[in-house]
Amino acid sequence: MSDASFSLPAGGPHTGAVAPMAGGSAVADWINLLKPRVVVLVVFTGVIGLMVAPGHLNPVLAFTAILAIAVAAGAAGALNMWYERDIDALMRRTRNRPIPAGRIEPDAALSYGIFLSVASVVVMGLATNMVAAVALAVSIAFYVLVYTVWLKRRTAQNIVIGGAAGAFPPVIGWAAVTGHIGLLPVLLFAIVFLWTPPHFWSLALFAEIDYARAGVPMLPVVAGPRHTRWQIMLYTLLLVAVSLLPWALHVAGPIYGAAAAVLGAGYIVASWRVLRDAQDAGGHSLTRDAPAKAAFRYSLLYLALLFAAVPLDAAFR
Ligand code: HEM
Ligand SMILES: CC(C)=CCC/C(C)=C/CC/C(C)=C/COP(=O)(O)OP(=O)(O)O
Repeated sequence: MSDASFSLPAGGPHTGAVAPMAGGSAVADWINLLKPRVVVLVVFTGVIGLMVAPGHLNPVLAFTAILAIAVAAGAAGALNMWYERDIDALMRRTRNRPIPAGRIEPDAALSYGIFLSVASVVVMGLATNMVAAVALAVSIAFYVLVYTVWLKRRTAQNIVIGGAAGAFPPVIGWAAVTGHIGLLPVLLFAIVFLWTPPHFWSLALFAEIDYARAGVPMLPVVAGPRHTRWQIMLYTLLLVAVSLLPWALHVAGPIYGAAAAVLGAGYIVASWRVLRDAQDAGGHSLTRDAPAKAAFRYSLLYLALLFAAVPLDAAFR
């Protein structure tokens, strides 16, 4: 059964924005191969890194750098979908993705992903500097090789370690302007890194993240919902503590500190409700486990608002 109030797109995670046309390789399919919805938030964190970096980058070059991050994140998503076409075909949520549904040939998707990956790194290098280009290449490699190829099918810690891929954009944005890496972008990296497990595991508690069927050892599949709830709480507490560090270490001011405290308190409440909730959707129902659903939604709002607070705070310092 599907829950109308939160429907995971049949095209799979991060892909539901554009409906593919019936038959043929519609443009929508090529866009959906880039997991466009996740790219929006990923790019937003990159934009923040770029905005708060000391120094100046020509607006055209700044725009080019942001575009390169977006294309790189999308290309990594396409390579992920190429590699995972076997397990995507086994899961209801992902079986209508362009490759398992037969609308895009695997080889074409592979070429597309490689071309866009290389192009994004080269463009980043030409528009900004080597540090940003290398960091971009590392983030693509991390998502595709470390997370997708190496860890995802082997360990329940897959998203904890592999989640680092999605934490690079603020560092890349900062490096695009400065040519180096500083304390603030490292802290922003740590925030996204610690945010990823509660973000994903809360979703896994209520949505049809049918990794069991595909034999993928995600934590709720391997360790069960109860253990997953505790892990969500643990990572939320770590996340909130680390989110206060930019303020505590004086690389961000009181506006950021207040935002981190308020948003963090909200996240602890959301995760506390998840912990107390006795409902176990077992990964097969979209209709139960309201606290986990609320926590997932809150995770997206939390990250967006916390990152928005960084330049807001800088503007008033
Ligand atoms: C290993 C890391 C991650 C995993 C396994 C993961 C997994 C998922 C899954 C399965 C969904 C389901 C909803 C959908 O199908 O669209 C989702 C949604 C989402 N994720 Fe992640 N995610 C990860 C990291 C990230 C990162 C780093 C970001 C951004 C900074 C992000 C942003 C989002 C957004 C914006 C949505 C909602 C998409 C929509 O509205 O369709 N995720 N994630
Ligand atoms: C700049 C750059 C290269 C950033 C990378 C950003 C990025 C796409 C991060 C990872 C997000 C992620 C692992 C999502 C889905 O997991 P999944 O692929 O396991 O989900 P699935 O089961 O739906 O395929």
